[in-house]
Amino acid sequence: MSITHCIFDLDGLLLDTESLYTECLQKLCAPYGKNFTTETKLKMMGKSSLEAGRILIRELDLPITDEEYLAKSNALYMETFPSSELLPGVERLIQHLADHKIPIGIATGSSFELYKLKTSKHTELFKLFDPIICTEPMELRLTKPAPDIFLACAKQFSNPPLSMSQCLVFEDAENGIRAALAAQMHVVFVPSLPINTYDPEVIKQATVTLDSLLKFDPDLFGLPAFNDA
Ligand SMILES: O=c1[nH]cc([C@@H]2O[C@H](COP(=O)(O)O)[C@@H](O)[C@H]2O)c(=O)[nH]1
Ligand SMILES: [Mg+2]
Repeated sequence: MSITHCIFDLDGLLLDTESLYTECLQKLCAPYGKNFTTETKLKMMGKSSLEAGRILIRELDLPITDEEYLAKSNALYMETFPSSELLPGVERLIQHLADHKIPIGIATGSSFELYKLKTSKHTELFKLFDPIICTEPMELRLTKPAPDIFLACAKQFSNPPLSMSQCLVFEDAENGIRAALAAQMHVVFVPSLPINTYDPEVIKQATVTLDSLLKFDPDLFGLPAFNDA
């Protein structure tokens, strides 16, 4: 397999923000006597804030409007996301790919506003990514599991790949795996939730499954090997 371009998911893949989303949404649901379940979370992962909110309101039958959800969740996110941390192996892999001039992009369900907040402690590292494709303010772009966000990222590299199969996507969500496959790309699955919570039919379609990015072997994909391995 000859990979020339890498596309990274943000939440739960580069940043340890899925645990923060869970904390915030548990807080949002508690006053209504509702439990934020993993089953609902899996459906929300990769979606825009508004789509994710509509899923939560419908699945848990929350007595709030979309606007109230956005206001309440945003207030919790503003407090929580500035402390977002990188996941293990991220710094090493990103720096390695950048050192070898492998184009790296981000394609996320996050809004650009929350992206800036989540990455505020890591601005030097995140300068290495180009393009960075967020879901909002481009409201019209279809979110994962549609392939659009990955296709948009591939097109916007300064040297776009000749074929989508030269792109390797890194994902932690079922919606993300589906989107990468629909874009005809290869996908490294690094779960951010316990593996048995995912639909086995979806995750068996990933090119490889790793329990951490520390286990990623670039050599297997035709990418430059780590010198320190
Ligand atoms: O528990 C949750 N996880 C994830 C999301 C949504 O999924 C996106 C994660 O997208 P990705 O992993 O594609 O960066 C978040 O920005 C958010 O909009 C959410 O609402 N709730
Ligand atoms: Mg993710």
